[in-house]
Amino acid sequence: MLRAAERQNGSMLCVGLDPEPTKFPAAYKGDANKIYDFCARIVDATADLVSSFKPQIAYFAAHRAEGQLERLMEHMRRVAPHVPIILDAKRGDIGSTAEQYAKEAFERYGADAVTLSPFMGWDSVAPYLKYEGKGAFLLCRTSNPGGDDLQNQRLATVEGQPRLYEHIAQLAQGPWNLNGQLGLVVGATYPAEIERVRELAPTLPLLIPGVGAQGGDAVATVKAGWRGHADGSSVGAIIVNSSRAVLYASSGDDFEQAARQVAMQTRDTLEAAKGIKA
Ligand SMILES: O=c1ccn([C@@H]2O[C@H](COP(=O)(O)O)[C@@H](O)[C@H]2O)c(=O)[nH]1
Repeated sequence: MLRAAERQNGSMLCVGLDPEPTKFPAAYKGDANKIYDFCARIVDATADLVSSFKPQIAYFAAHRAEGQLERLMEHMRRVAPHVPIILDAKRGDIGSTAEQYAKEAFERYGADAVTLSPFMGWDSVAPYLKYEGKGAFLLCRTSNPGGDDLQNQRLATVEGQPRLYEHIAQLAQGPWNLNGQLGLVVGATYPAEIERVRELAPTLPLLIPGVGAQGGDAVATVKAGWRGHADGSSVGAIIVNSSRAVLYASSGDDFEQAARQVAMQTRDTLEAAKGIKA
């Protein structure tokens, strides 16, 4: 599905849906009941420019807007049936609870993939993989500075002493990836680590947040993570997320056009970077 959307829209861009009512344009400003309307208009304005959408569940749950998220998922299915939806939930819990989280992501919301913290190990990830055709992106080397605190530590107990994020990449590329359902989250703010993860996980899709508001370098991201085929696709896909820079490109009545403009520029920058040699 990801490959098809990438081809159809000529894009590696994921638009992140992080609705924050205080940042909405004047007509919706401060109104949590307008979360669906705002996000649906962003989806309509960008659906032909993206390879995926990524709603972040906290922005809905914080406003008791889970019902609006359900409606938004249905809307995305209707207007962009070819575009995969990654539910950014960053779940991670013991198996029995993980079964409930998996049901929430894939049955309640109908997401195509979900983000997970691998911190609790294999049995916390396995329940998601029982859903055939669905994917899970494991946090590996996240975009925030605090990601260093644990993810960059070396594992003295593992031969060759890889760092924790390298070990996660190896597990996801190898023994944990029973049916090819896993991908990894790696921050655009750390291109050297994207390159390292790509070495360790050559075929996995990488979800890469951090361009736009967090200042990650779009060109460096593509150089580090994209490994091209002649047909323009990557051996392991990259999905480059931008949320706030697109959503809040304008606080005026022109917010949809402004969001479209930024999404188009970002998509074009990413596509052009495929041709730039290191
Ligand atoms: O390492 C990570 C993992 C997830 N995120 C999420 O991506 C978006 C980024 O939003 P921007 O506005 O483009 O900065 C947001 O939903 C995060 O929760 C991340 O940033 N880094």
